[in-house]
Amino acid sequence: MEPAVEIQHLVKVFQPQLRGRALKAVDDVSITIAPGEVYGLIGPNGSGKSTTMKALLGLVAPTSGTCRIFGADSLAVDSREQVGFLPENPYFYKHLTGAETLAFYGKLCGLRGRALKERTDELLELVDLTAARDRRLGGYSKGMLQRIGLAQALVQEPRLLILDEPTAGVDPIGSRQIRDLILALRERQITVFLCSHLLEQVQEVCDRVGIIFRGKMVREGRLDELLAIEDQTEVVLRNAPPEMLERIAALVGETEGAELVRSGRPRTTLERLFLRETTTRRDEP
Ligand SMILES: Nc1ncnc2c1ncn2[C@@H]1O[C@H](COP(=O)(O)OP(=O)(O)OP(=O)(O)O)[C@@H](O)[C@H]1O
Repeated sequence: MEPAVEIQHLVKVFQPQLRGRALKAVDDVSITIAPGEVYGLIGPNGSGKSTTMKALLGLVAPTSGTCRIFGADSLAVDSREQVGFLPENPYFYKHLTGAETLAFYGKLCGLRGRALKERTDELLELVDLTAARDRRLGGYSKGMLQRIGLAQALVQEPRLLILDEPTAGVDPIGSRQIRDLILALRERQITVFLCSHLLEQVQEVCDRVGIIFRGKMVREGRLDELLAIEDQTEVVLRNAPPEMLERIAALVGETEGAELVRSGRPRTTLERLFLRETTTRRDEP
């Protein structure tokens, strides 16, 4: 099967303006994403994530290497026909309403009449903005703007969605809505290539991740494999009396080479705790 994304040995050097040194923003990065996969590119600020995505979109010309989308070279205009893109800082016309914004982008993609109306309604529903469809974007929150941005990226029913920091500046509840949306897109077999430095979110939606640092890919693989600690085994018990824990500790002590690394109550992440506390409070009268 043809990969959805195939980046091979991508190098991007930005030449200095006036004086200064050339900057190698991307240094020999290769990424292959299968159709239907959700791939996350993570890395600190300035590590080359956006530049990699822009090269894939044909918005930045590679210094060397190639980028392909469903087999078509990214520098060819038709490679973008099947791609939706949410940039890091999307710009919208603040005086348009949510519905008008989607209708505007739908028209740019050639939709008209009933098809345009149906697509607009469907997307507003998908991103949970039907109730806010007639409000101007100037009054939307950051989370709502990101969701309308996602809807915009989906207007032409792309097979590949590229999301540059989809939850930047969005609170945990808004982030969860975006995360759920990405999971819904995965159900529909849409390939998603996203970049972020919010590791929790990447962990929850991605099948595979790449870690990029100073322009180089330093680790890549399936999330479950990357996160597994090879020489450790986790056992989670419910209602274990203290004597049982003592017996387990004694058994471990009798086994040569084995070591009890930690026991105690498992911890939730701060993000999960925040969501649990705030969502239950929200439902309260
Ligand atoms: N058009 C450009 N001209 C010159 N340098 C650039 C240009 N675009 C990006 N850079 C530089 O390339 C490096 C990588 O930038 P890039 O935006 O790809 O990183 P990033 O990982 O997406 O960062 P962030 O998480 O902050 O968005 C940075 O040092 C940046 O300053």
